[in-house]
Amino acid sequence: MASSTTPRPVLKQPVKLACVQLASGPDKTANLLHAADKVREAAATGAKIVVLPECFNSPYGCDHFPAYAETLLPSPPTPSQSPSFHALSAMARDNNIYLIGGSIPEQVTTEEDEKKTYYNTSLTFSPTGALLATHRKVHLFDISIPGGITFRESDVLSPGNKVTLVDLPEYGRLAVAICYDVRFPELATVAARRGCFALVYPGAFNLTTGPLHWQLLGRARAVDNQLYVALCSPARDLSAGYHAWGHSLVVDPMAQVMVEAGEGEEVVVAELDGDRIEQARKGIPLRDQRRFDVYPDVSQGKVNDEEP
Ligand SMILES: NC(=O)CC(=O)C(=O)O
Repeated sequence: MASSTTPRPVLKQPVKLACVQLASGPDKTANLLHAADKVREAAATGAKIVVLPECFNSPYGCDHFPAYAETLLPSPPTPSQSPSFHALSAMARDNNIYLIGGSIPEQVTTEEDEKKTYYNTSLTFSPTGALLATHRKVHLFDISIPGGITFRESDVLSPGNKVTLVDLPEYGRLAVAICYDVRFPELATVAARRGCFALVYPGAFNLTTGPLHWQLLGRARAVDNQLYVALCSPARDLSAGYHAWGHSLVVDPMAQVMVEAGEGEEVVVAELDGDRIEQARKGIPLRDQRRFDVYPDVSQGKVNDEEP
């Protein structure tokens, strides 16, 4: 059955994308300054889309979310409500890049009863420093692997409720989601069907799931959807409470790993080219072969994409 929902070409011109595998510590101000240095380094490679990792300005862990949380609404927040918002906006503007600003813990306080709700939130900025999109992690990281890792984000965080599609006028559309979201193929596929050329996931896998699933999931989402996938991790820090896997990577539409970092701090850069998407889709024409008569509900491609 022919699919008619995807505008082509999905990537209007080649673009370099950089993942900044950042080393962060407990000092937020130092983390923001360091992120600015590394974003400048990434932009100096010619990258026009730069990605930071999940929880790039704080340690990652349920105990840390409330202490590091910032207020983002109403938007724009003041610098004291959200120093990270303003630092990210300046990094995007100063380097003339699209910046997918990893994620930060966000706090929303209700006026009536002062109740606090926390989210794991990614902000994307344009080259002018304007906020383009906000993604709150939709699927919270709640797992328990005996002898491995137990983590329960839902003890502290609330989930977001939308698919985040970002239009970059010169290039096309990409989707932003966070870490555990990569395990859910539905979100990726609906984003692809809405015309994305790339799926970008700031993430922080760990030493149990990282070696098993990080690259596998990046390649799986790429081959499912025949587009680019970028996964951006913090650098590994064995003195921190959470040991990130690292291995930030970019995968092409045929599921080949184009670049992959090691464990330490590193910037990896790949050039994304629309022809590679078209060739993958021409050679293996999944999009024209889908059988929405057999599984019709996915074909609707309906999502909640309203900004908070
Ligand atoms: N940190 C995450 O959200 C996810 C993760 O580490 C995993 O899925 O494994």
